[in-house]
Amino acid sequence: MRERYPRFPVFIRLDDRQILFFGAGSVAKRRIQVLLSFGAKIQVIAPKIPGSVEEQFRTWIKTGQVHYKKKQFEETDLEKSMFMVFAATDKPEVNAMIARLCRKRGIPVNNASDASDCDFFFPSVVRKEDIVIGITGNGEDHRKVREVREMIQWKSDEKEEHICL
Ligand SMILES: C[C@@]1(CC(=O)O)c2cc3[nH]c(cc4nc(cc5[nH]c(cc(n2)[C@H]1CCC(=O)O)[C@@](C)(CC(=O)O)[C@@H]5CCC(=O)O)C(CC(=O)O)=C4CCC(=O)O)c(CCC(=O)O)c3CC(=O)O
Ligand SMILES: NC(=O)C1=CN([C@@H]2O[C@H](COP(=O)(O)OP(=O)(O)OC[C@H]3O[C@@H](n4cnc5c(N)ncnc54)[C@H](O)[C@@H]3O)[C@@H](O)[C@H]2O)C=CC1
Repeated sequence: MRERYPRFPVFIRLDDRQILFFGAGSVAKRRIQVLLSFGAKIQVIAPKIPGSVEEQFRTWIKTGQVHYKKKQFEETDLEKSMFMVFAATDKPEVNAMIARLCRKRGIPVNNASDASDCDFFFPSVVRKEDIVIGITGNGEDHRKVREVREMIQWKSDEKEEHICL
């Protein structure tokens, strides 16, 4: 469904905030990588870490950057102390249930399999020294968002010597 208004960008502090992920797949990995670089504390709950991302997750777990619980989602996993929750399992019905139960508790939640079921969106991020750029679309063309990110990245790399984005 077409969104009525564009999304408003907000920039927030994540240092030492507790962020909980359900699912330890490629989407979770991509997002955790970004969130860690903003100082977030990450917890991950998933019964399995797929082979394609296992090495990265094992490193994060070993170095204490990610706290991992090997289990399926249960309602009791949701604590009010969570700053935000990412429902990123490969089961759309589980993601929808997580989103519903988070909302009931007032925890902001992102459902990776359904743009219309997100309290906030995960942007494409470009970082250059002290500048942070977040890019979003309207949920209809994720590739376009990625392409804009790549374009900005190339431009800023070209200007490496004089930062003037
Ligand atoms: C709405 C949003 C909600 C949210 O925050 O989760 C959402 C939703 C969905 N994405 C889906 C698919 C893909 N998403 C990507 C890529 C990215 N998606 C990202 C954000 C968002 N994705 C949120 C805002 C998007 C916006 O602003 O428009 C980025 C920016 C950030 C990130 O995820 O890291 C990242 C680019 C990062 C970068 O490269 O910079 C690719 C391409 C790829 O992986 O290369 C594909 C596969 C190809 C395709 O479908 O195009 C599906 C269908 C899933 C299915 O079919 O099951 C849904 C669900 C739905 O649309 O309902
Ligand atoms: N928003 C985005 O950018 C994109 C979203 N997607 C959506 O994201 C979701 C995840 O995709 P991938 O990371 O590629 O999946 P994946 O197959 O790589 O990983 C799925 C993860 O979910 C876990 N899981 C399954 N059932 C669970 C449960 N009951 N409780 C907790 N964890 C559970 C698995 O153990 C695994 O760790 C899919 O729903 C897909 O539609 C896919 C591509 C891009």
